[in-house]
Formats: sequence, C-alpha cells, structure tokens
Amino acid sequence: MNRFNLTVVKRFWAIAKLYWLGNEKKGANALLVLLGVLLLANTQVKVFLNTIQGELISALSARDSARFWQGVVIALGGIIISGFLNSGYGYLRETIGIYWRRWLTDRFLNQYFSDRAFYELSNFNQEIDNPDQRIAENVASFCQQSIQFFVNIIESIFVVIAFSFILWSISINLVLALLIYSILAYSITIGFYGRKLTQLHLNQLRKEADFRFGLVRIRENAESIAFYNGTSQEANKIKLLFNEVFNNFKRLILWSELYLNIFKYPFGNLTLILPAVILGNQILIGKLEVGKVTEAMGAFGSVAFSVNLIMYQFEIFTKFAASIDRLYIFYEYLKQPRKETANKKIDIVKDNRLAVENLTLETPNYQKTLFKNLSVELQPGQGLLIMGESGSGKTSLLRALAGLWNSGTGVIFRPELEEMLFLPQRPYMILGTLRDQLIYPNAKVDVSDEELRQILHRVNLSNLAERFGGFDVEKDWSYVLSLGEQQRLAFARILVTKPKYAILDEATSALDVNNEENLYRLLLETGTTFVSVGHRPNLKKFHQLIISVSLPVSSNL
Ligand SMILES: Nc1ncnc2c1ncn2[C@@H]1O[C@H](COP(=O)(O)OP(=O)(O)OP(=O)(O)O)[C@@H](O)[C@H]1O
Repeated sequence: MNRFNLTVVKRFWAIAKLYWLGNEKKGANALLVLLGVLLLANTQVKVFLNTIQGELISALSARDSARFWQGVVIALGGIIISGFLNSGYGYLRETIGIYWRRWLTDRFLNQYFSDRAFYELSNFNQEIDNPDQRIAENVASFCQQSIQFFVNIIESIFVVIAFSFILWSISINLVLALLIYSILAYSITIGFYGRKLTQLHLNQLRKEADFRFGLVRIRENAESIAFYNGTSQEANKIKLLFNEVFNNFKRLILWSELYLNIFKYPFGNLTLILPAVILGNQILIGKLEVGKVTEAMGAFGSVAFSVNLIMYQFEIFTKFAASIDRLYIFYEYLKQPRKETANKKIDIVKDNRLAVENLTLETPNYQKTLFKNLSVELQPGQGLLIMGESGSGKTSLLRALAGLWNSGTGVIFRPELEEMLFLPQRPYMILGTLRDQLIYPNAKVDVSDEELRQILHRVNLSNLAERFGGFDVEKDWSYVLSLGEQQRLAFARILVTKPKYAILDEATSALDVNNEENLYRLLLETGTTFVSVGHRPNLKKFHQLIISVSLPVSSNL
C-alpha cells in the first residue's frame, strides 16, 4: 500500500473507531455480523447460479433435454432466494449507515458547540472552511460510503475465495492470469490516478460549499441587498463562485471520465475474452466441455470485478477519500483544547461581583490595543454605562466579559455565565415560536402564557401574540418584526429570565426615546446588575457609573 492509501486508511480509522469501538459497539457490531452472514449466503447463491449457468450450456451442447430442464428449475429456486438475500442486505446496510451517521453527527455537534468552537471557527479560523458542510454532508458520505465499501470488500473476499476454487478446478492458468491482471489494475489506478483525483474531489467539495454558502448569505441579507440595489454586484460574485465550481469540475471530469476510463473500460473488458483465450485450446482438442468456458468466464469476471473493485469504483473512492480528509481535519481541530492566547491573557476570576482591574484589551491577534488599565467595579443592582466613539472597543469589552476575547492583561471578576444575560448589538431571533423567542436562551422556563402576555405588554408589544396567532406559531421573526420590535422582544427576555446580571450592547439603539426609557425603567425595577453600551445622553440617568473608552491608544502593527 502506498503512502497515499495509508494516510486515508489511518484517517478513516481515527474517526471510525469512535463508533465501532465506542459505547454503542455491541449493537453496531452485531448488525455488522448479521450483514456479513447475509453476504456470505449471497455469495454462495452467486457461485451456485454461475455453476448452473455452465451446466445449462453443457446440457444444451449435449442436447440433453432432461438435464437442461432440471437445471432451469434449480436455477429458478436460486434466483428467488437471491432476491430475498439482496433486499435484506441492502436494507441492513443502509440501516447501519444511518445509525452510524446519527451517532457521528451528534458527536460532531457536541464538539462544535462545546467551548464555543463554532464562534472561534467563524471568527478566527481560516483553515477550516464551511464547517456546516462538513457536519451535514461529509459525515453522511463518510458513514454511508464506508458501509458501502465494507460490503464491497467483504463481498469481494467471499467472491474471490469461492470463485478461485472453481477457477483452480478448471485450470491453474486461469488463477495465474487473474493474479497478474489484478496486480496490474491495482497499481496503475492507485499509483497513477489516486492522488490527483482525490485532490480534485477535495477542491470540488470546497468550491461547492463556498458557492452554496454565497447563496445562503444572499437569502439572509436579501433586504439589505435589495435596498442597496446591489444585485449586479452580488450576481457577479456568485457567478464567480460558480465559475470556480465549473472550472474544477471540468478538470475533474477530464481525469475521471477521459483519462481514467481510457484505461478502466478496456482493461475491464479484457475479462470477457481472457478465459476463452486461456481455455480455448483445451476445448478445441475436446478435453473440456463448452459449458466450462461459460463457467470460467463467469467466475473470472466475478473475481476480477471484485479484486479490482477499487478500480471500478475509483471515482467514488477518491470522492470518499476527500470526505475523509475534510472530516479528519475538522475532527482534529475540534478535538484539541481551544487555543489559549500565548502570553498576554486576561484572567477571568469567578466571583459574586462584576469588576475589572487594570484591564488592557487587545484585538484577538494583538494588532491593536483598544484601551489600557481600565478598572471599575459594580455594586449589586447598579448599572454601568460604557460610552465612547465608534470603534473604540465598547463591544470588545463586553466580548472580554463573556470570555470570547482574552488577548490583553488584567483581571475580570464575574459570576458564572449562566447568571448573565447578554443582549448583543444585533438582536438575535432564533428559529422557532414566539415562546421560544421569549424564553431564549433557555429551552424551558416555567411561565404561563398570561405572564408572557403581560411581559409583552410592558415592553410595548401588547398584541404581538394575537397578531401572529399565539405563542406557538413559528415564524422567521427577524423578517416579520421591525428592528425596534426585535429589540423590545429581546429585552423582554430579561423580564422572563430574570438574570442576576444583564449586559446590553446598544440593545435599544433602534428605539425612540420613550420606548427606550420605558425599557430601562423596567430593568431598574428588576434589581438586575447591568452593563450597557450606548451613545444617547438620556441613558445616563439610568446608570450609577459611566465610563468612556477612547479610540485606540496605539496600533501594534
Ligand atoms: N474579529 C476582530 N478581529 C480584529 N479586530 C476586530 C475584530 N472585531 C472588531 N475588531 C476591531 O476592534 C475595534 C473595536 O471594535 P468594537 O466592536 O469593540 O467597537 P465599538 O466601540 O463597539 O464600536 P461601535 O460603537 O461602532 O459598535 C474596531 O477597530 C474593530 O475594527
């Protein structure tokens, strides 16, 4: 096996063993054994049918009618049994695949959401493109294709063993020819075409994902694009992405269809004449019955097909190898502990208060120092207002409080994140019902519809539930609500969740002054300790502490 193959196999096993040696191994392996048994039975039927085929030809050439019809009846029995076996193992194969996929998807999702890997991936990491495609598509093809390959390999082994005996019994030359044929086929396909095709498939997967992601972004930002009248810009960009898909695909089919098939088909079709060439002489001198050539051709073809499975399914295999590669790199990335920033790292100390001491904050890659030596402490129930020019680092300070950014020095004292509710600058509307929106980020909260209705009334969204048909109706809320309504809805989460601490990043910026002041009055009533970022002077009266961050003191570039 060359190095290319070894890497693929090693990478494959690193992921596959998680399931097959993991906590579900008993059930999974039992199904696999059952699959093996069905395959074995299927091979036996195949061998049997092949022998009967030779027998029918021999009976015809001997003009023996009784022998012929007896053969037909037996063959029909075998054909019916093969139908049952094939459908049984096909069903079982797909069942194993989908169970494995469910398990592996779950595993990837757990890691994707743990330690906020998804945030790091979408903000700081450029190596792992399109994680969504890796979880949705690559996991699927990994599981389903591997089962398919497993079936093919096991079936091949059975076929090779069973039919080799038959070939051996007819002529040893057949077995030798088969051996040489197989070695040649294997080394040419893997050695010559393997690496190139895998690389092309890898590129194709990436480019297809980029193209799709481009289209999803347009859907998500449809209104802004329409307002800007940016359609021609967007169309050009998407067309460029598709062009990449097109160009790579052209290279791919050049290799997979033209160059590979020029070798694959003639080489495959050789099996049609080779047995006749090898046995021809013996038939001509009357040492063998004609039916033996038919039998040998069937057996030779089956073994050659099985041994050269990799050649016949080479395209699928290289595509599969590309999926393994993408999944393995993703798996390795998720597995490692989330990177700690090298030397200058802000300390977070869990405490029953919110305070920062000598905090110097930098952008994640240390390009810019946002502010230096900031110290401030909040007493329970107090509010802190952070003001300052755009780009001065107000949101970044909140990112540091949440632990999303940690480049810099100093200490942050804060409670567990579960006790803090963050309302980001862009109100985030999850997919789901109105109730889901209100109780977010909790999945379940013990509040009645009546209480929710009252809360909506207090944030000045009185008829929202009625407008959309109740609390259980699913909508794309970011489309059907105005920005100000979304901000009020997000604010209502504070009244539902009643967190000890709330962090508001310009959470009322889209509201008129009356609505904004109403929300802050409600916030004061709850006794929550809070930090707000805002620009309007009218906010000052709701906060005991006010700090102003100024534009970056230095650039580290
Ligand atoms: N992921 C990032 N990597 C590097 N720099 C970033 C990143 N995100 C933001 N910045 C930079 O950090 C600086 C501070 O950004 P921040 O969002 O904290 O500003 P802000 O004061 O909240 O601004 P605004 O009032 O406009 O919302 C900006 O110069 C911004 O360009």
